[in-house]
Amino acid sequence: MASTTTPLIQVKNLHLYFGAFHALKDVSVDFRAGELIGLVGDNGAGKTTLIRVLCGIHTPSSGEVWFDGRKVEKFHPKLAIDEGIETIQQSVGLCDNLSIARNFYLGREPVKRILGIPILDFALMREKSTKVIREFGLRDNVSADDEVERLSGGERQSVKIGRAVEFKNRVVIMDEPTNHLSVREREHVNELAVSLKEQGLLVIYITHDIFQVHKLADRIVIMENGEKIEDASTHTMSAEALEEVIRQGGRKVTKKEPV
Ligand SMILES: Nc1ncnc2c1ncn2[C@@H]1O[C@H](COP(=O)(O)OP(=O)(O)OP(=O)(O)O)[C@@H](O)[C@H]1O
Repeated sequence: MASTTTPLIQVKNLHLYFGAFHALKDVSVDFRAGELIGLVGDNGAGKTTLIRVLCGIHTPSSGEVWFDGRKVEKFHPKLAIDEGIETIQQSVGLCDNLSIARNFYLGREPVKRILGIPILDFALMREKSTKVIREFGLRDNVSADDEVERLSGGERQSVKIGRAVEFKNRVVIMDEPTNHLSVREREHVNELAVSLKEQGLLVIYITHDIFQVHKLADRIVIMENGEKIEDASTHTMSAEALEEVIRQGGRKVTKKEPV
């Protein structure tokens, strides 16, 4: 159940232009801790652009973003790290030729000192990442020393999700997390997404598949042509009704059908 406290992220009247192209048009939306939000829309709808603003990659042309009731004054690529946002994308985020343990600690490797000389603490990396990958459902014959190259798509997603939780992120953005996965792997990744929200994280789940995300999400936000055209609870609007909103591009559909 979503909480009723101050939204973790508030987006207010956001506009973004790429030159003359109006990519985000007056977008306002709240995201709360403990919610799983499906962010849905056709190709080019503006989903990634919105997420990139939240991560500080794009600076909006106008409008505001607030985290925990604090207004963002400066957008910069470290914003995501500062605010505890982890983005999980299918094709990026892991280095194939490094071990699971090294990938787990990429950019934040623990160091120990021997005779005053700093060296990477491989034992700690191995121990902690082994614990997490077991919790996140990796097979027993996969070791933290294995290169990521040998993992399946679902196992890669599990490593990224485990890493997001272990490093105390509070927002996990999953960008098409189940593309190219088998049915069982898809179910596993979706179960992990739900467990993240149950642990109190905000999960923003980007997908084209309204039927899949409707089963998981508390709320669905639909974008089209840079605009937010729907923001509805999955308890009050069925997947079929939401699909119709997408089909109609937000036009004509005014009646909210009960689920
Ligand atoms: N850096 C950029 N410069 C110019 N135009 C851009 C840039 N980034 C995105 N766009 C344009 O903004 C629009 C929205 O793109 P965006 O990637 O946000 O869509 P999306 O909803 O994530 O689509 P998809 O589901 O295909 O990933 C598209 O028309 C895209 O071409």
